[in-house]
Order: sequence, then structure tokens, then C-alpha cells
Amino acid sequence: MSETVDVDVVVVGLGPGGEHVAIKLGRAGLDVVGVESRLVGGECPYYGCVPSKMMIAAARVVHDVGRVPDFAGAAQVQPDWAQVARRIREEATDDWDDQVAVDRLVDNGARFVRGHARLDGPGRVVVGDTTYAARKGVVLNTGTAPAAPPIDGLADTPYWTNRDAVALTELPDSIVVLGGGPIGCEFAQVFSRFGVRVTIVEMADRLLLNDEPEAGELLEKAFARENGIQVLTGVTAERVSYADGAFTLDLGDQQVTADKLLVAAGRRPNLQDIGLESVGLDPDAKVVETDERLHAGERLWAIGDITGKGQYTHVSMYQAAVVVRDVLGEDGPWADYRAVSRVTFTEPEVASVGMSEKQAREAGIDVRVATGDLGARGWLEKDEGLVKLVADADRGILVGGTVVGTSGGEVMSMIATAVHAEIPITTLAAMHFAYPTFHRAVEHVLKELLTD
Ligand SMILES: Cc1cc2nc3c(=O)[nH]c(=O)nc-3n(C[C@H](O)[C@H](O)[C@H](O)COP(=O)(O)OP(=O)(O)OC[C@H]3O[C@@H](n4cnc5c(N)ncnc54)[C@H](O)[C@@H]3O)c2cc1C
Ligand SMILES: NC(=O)c1ccc[n+]([C@@H]2O[C@H](COP(=O)([O-])OP(=O)(O)OC[C@H]3O[C@@H](n4cnc5c(N)ncnc54)[C@H](O)[C@@H]3O)[C@@H](O)[C@H]2O)c1
Repeated sequence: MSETVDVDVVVVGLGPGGEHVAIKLGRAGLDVVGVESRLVGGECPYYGCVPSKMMIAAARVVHDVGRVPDFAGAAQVQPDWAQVARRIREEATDDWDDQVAVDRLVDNGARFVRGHARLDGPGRVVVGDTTYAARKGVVLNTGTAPAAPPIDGLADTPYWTNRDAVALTELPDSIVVLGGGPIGCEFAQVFSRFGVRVTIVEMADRLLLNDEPEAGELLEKAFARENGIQVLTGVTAERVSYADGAFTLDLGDQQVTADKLLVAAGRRPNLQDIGLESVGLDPDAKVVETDERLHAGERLWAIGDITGKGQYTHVSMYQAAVVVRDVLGEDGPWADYRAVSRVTFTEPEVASVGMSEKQAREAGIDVRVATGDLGARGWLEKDEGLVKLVADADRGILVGGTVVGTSGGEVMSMIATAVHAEIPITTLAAMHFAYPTFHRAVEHVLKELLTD
């Protein structure tokens, strides 16, 4: 029997942002219903950031032991994937069980419904036989799923996505990674450091297409040097087949074969089958357009990957905080994307904030760029890397920056502060920079920007 339940807010999809909204509004005393079809917390804790960074931490330790001969004699390491798999299962994902997250939601005053939610007009959400009528509105946080590129034969093979890769209990001897974006690069290096023979197949002419070209080029060199990850760029897989326990990718003039195939070729937004047409939105659109308060329509907010402002947990959480302020009638600050930062956790880390040089030029800015290496600390640690700064010469401020290197994400944070707060370059260049830190490399590049 169908029923209608009146509530204040319905949150559809409980990724990192949706979970935050439901908890905060529940705690504020609103009648909130959170609906999730899979696991509360979404991709990040169960299939994304958290398990992948646990793998990366393990791989880094293995790699560091391998560097002993470069610095201090000899050491032996016997990597054991079982320990990594156990840690992911027990410490990160509770064996892919979200009871703790469900309890946290309910303890904070929200109601939880497991199921697939569909919009049914403004402020209305249907789950099974129940319609929720939301007085204040609906927050969409449906996220993304792994995309499968339209390659002949691929759909008929037992290929892996990130969801399989984080649940591995045994490593294969060899793997092809299709896609050289953040997901492909992070997994490729982990597997390679555990002794798997890795080939990356990327159709663009470089790795990390969304970062500065210098970053992808440097990472490719690091991959080649380290354990010999084979990187094939500018190639298109024409056909994929699977026989006798092996995948074969036909790349036109060559073939690659491996025990496993990991598809890391981008994400597909979960926007079909959620009733967008009932609120006047296009279900075939790639993103849901939002304003600075994340409004997407009448009594409708959208947050997270589906908004197209950067597919990152911190963007989803940032937007969630904006929505909470809006729902509770508080003052801003409202959403501002000038200084969105991102880090690919390879070694070297690839970190960036704000605009790339190309984006700044396309925006019509009077662009000035400068690039430098990691300076004294890089030499001491035998680490290669770079700092690239993108300036608006007219305004005398930074609009973007990239750091590739050890702790690149941490070094980038000072550039993020500068871009966000629009600190004059002359003020930045007059700072003290401790010797010999990695962040001191930024000083040299700032001075370079100021020389004629
Ligand atoms: C391997 C990997 C590594 C990553 N590493 C990082 C990282 O290091 N740092 C970082 O910032 N980001 C990282 N990301 C990206 C990050 O996981 C996402 O940006 C983050 O999860 C935010 O997504 P979201 O809030 O849009 O929702 P998601 O996490 O995608 O969650 C959306 C939820 O909505 C649910 N849902 C969808 N439709 C419905 C419906 N109709 N009814 C009910 N429920 C529904 C889904 O089941 C899902 O649980 C990584 C991603 C991957 C795949
Ligand atoms: N550390 C992090 O913050 C982190 C880590 C992983 C993922 N993420 C987020 O998840 C998003 C998705 O990651 P992703 O790496 O899957 O996507 P992506 O879109 O960033 O990269 C996918 C890559 O696959 C390539 N590709 C697509 N189709 C192909 C084909 N048929 N053959 C060969 N190459 C093909 C594309 O050219 C692209 O370079 C990222 O953009 C990022 O926002 C973040």
C-alpha cells in the first residue's frame, strides 16, 4: 500500500556530501530522510579514496625499502598483499558493511531508508511504495559509477573497475590499466610496487590529462624509471577479448596481453533513472547545473560529482556545508571554485590548485608562468619534481599552481592559500621560506615570476 510522508528535507544518495547534510540537518532538529541504495558514505570510503590510499601507503613503504641501496647499504623486503587486503577489509570498509555509518546518521537525528530514490516533481521523492514530500526540499548527491568505454568486445569480458581493485585478495602477475587519469595512475603504481607487471593504455598523448602537461610528462618518466610500468599514450583500444585466463587489447598496430584488465577510463554520473525529467531537468545531461547556493531547481539542491565542479570528496563536503547553511537560513559564504585543489597520490604526488596555464589563457587572463625544480631538498632526497605557477600579471596575483614531488599536496597548500585569498605575489615573495624544505622551491618560482 502506498503512503505519503511529510518531512523537511530528503537527501537522495549518501556520498560524503549527502551524509554530511543529513547528519548536520538532523542534528539541527530538522526532519531529514537520507536515502541510499548501496553503502552510506558512497564511493570514497568503500571503493575510492580510503582503500586506495591504504594501498598507496603500503606500496610507499615497500618502495622506500627498495631505496636503501641508493642511500644506506642493503635491505630486503618481502611484500605480502594479504596484509593490505586484510587492512582494507577490517579497518577501512568493515567488509563493505555500512552499519556504523547508518548508526551515526540515526544517532544524529536523521531517518535512514535503504533503496533507490526517484524524484516525482518538486520536493517529492519516491522510494518503493512511499512518497516523501519535503517541505524545504531535496538534496541530490547521487555521485558517479565507473564508465565503460564503447570498445568492441569489452562488455563481454570480466574486466575490473576500481570496485574490484580495492577488494583484491591476491595480485595477478600482470595487468593492463585502461586510462591514465588519477585512478589509473594511482592503481598502476601500487600494483607495480607489489611486483605486478603493469601496462597503462591511454588514448590521450599524456598521463593526467586534466593537469599541466609538465606534470604528466614527469610522472611518465618516474613510472618508467621506477619499476618499469609500461606507458602507452596516444593509442586507442580497438577491440578487447578474453580467452584462457588472459585479456588481449588490440591497439591497431600492436597488441597487449595481461592476466587482468582494470578499466579506469572516467566516470558516468548517476543521473538516469532518478526522475530528473519530473523537475524539468535533462536526465541525459552530464552534470546538474547549480548556482552559488547549489540550487538546481525548485526546492532542489545538487552536490558532489554530479555538479561538475571537480570529482573530489572535498568538493562534495564543501558543497554540503553550503547547502546546510542555505537550508538553515544562515549567511554564506556561498560556493566559490577559484581555488579548488586536487592531488593525485602517486609518487611523486601531483598536486594542483585553481587554473592551469591553458585554462587561464582561455579565460583571457594576462598570463605569466614560471617553473622550477625542487631545489636543495630535491637534491638531498634524490627526488625529481617541479613547481609551476600561473599568474594574472594585470592583478599581480596567482590564479593557479602545480607541485609535483614528495609531499606535493602539502606544498601546494600554500599556493592554494595564495590563490584563494588573492595574496599579491610581491607579498608572497617577501615571506621567509625555511631551508631546506620542499616548499622553499616555491620561493624561487615566485622570484622568477617577478623578474622581467
Ligand atoms: C579509486 C578512486 C579513488 C579516489 N580518490 C580520491 C581522493 O583521493 N581524493 C578525493 O577527493 N576524491 C577521490 N575520489 C573521488 C571521490 O570518491 C568522489 O569524488 C566522492 O566519493 C564524492 O562523490 P559524491 O559525493 O558525488 O557521491 P558518491 O561517493 O559517488 O556517492 C553517491 C551515492 O549515491 C547513491 N545513489 C545513487 N543514486 C541513488 C538513488 N537514485 N537512490 C539512492 N541512492 C543513490 C550511490 O549508491 C552512492 O553511494 C576517488 C574515486 C575513486 C573511484
Ligand atoms: N587522488 C584523487 O583525488 C583522485 C583519485 C582517483 C580519482 N579521483 C577522481 O575520480 C575521477 C575519475 O578518475 P579517472 O581516472 O577514472 O578519470 P579521468 O577522466 O580523470 O581519466 C580517465 C582517462 O582515461 C582515458 N580514456 C578514456 N577512454 C579511454 C579509452 N577508450 N582508451 C584509453 N584511454 C581512455 C582518458 O583519456 C583519461 O585520461 C577523477 O577525475 C578525479 O576527479 C580523484
